[in-house]
Amino acid sequence: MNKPISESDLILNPDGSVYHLNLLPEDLAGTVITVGDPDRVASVSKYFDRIDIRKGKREFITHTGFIGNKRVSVISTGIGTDNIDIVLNELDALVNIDLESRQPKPVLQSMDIIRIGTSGSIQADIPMGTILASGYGLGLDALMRFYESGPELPLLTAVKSHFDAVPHLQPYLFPADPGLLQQIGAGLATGITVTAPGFYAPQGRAVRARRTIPKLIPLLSSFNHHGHRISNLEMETAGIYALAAVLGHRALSVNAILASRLSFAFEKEPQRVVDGAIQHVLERL
Ligand SMILES: O=P(O)(O)O[C@H]1O[C@H](CO)[C@@H](O)[C@H]1O
Ligand SMILES: O=c1cc[nH]c(=O)[nH]1
Repeated sequence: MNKPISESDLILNPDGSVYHLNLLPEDLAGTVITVGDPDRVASVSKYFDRIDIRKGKREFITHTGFIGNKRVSVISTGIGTDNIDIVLNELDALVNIDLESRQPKPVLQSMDIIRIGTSGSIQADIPMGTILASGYGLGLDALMRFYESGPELPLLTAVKSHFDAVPHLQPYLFPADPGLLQQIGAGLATGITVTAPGFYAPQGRAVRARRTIPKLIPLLSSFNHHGHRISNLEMETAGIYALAAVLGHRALSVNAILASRLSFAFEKEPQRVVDGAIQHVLERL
């Protein structure tokens, strides 16, 4: 037997639940929908035929129930890849670590993790109201400097060379799960989704603070490598794709496009667009 995973590496609450998510293994379904906004959990679970579990702590609210015969969990992650680090590691611990012996299970399980989030478009032919499935997540944040992962994809090499003039951008890139992209993303717009480490200057927004990369949006939108374009900006997708790949899970990110960064506009009926994305995903599960 290997040394057990220590109490400070994997913290459990007094009832045996994982530290931040406050969940026990039996609380979680094999299909997990993630949303950023805790209020969006109920907007998803209202379509369940039955809700058996309602738990939460901090921004991490979970509802688990059934759609027909399929058991589904919906969990809020809050904003950003620092939260994705917590959510993906604790979800994985719930299915792949025996929490009593603190040993990885001999046979590992793969979960389906589907993000339903909001996003801003950087392409003229992807208007507000579009539902977009991320073919790739391109992370501008630092999360993957702390995990070992596989060899660099040629598409990432092309992105790095496009970013040559801005050496402090050190991106990472991971693909959607091809099976989920086919099952849920078929017929949707698609593209490379940039995951930014912030909402304002890290997504090219100008309010009052001065930006180091004023031309961030044109830099991103002008990338084209054999037809692969950067389509939209948000704050979780690349972290989800990367940690799902590292931990052996399948992931897809579905984006409700609410902002047009080219026409400087924001969707007038955001809830209608988000609800369209929710219904699209649930119908194809
Ligand atoms: O609507 P959610 O799922 O939170 O997603 C997007 O919206 C938040 C920023 O407003 C970020 O989390 C971004 O990824
Ligand atoms: O532009 C946008 C819209 C929603 N969420 C983001 O992160 N960016």
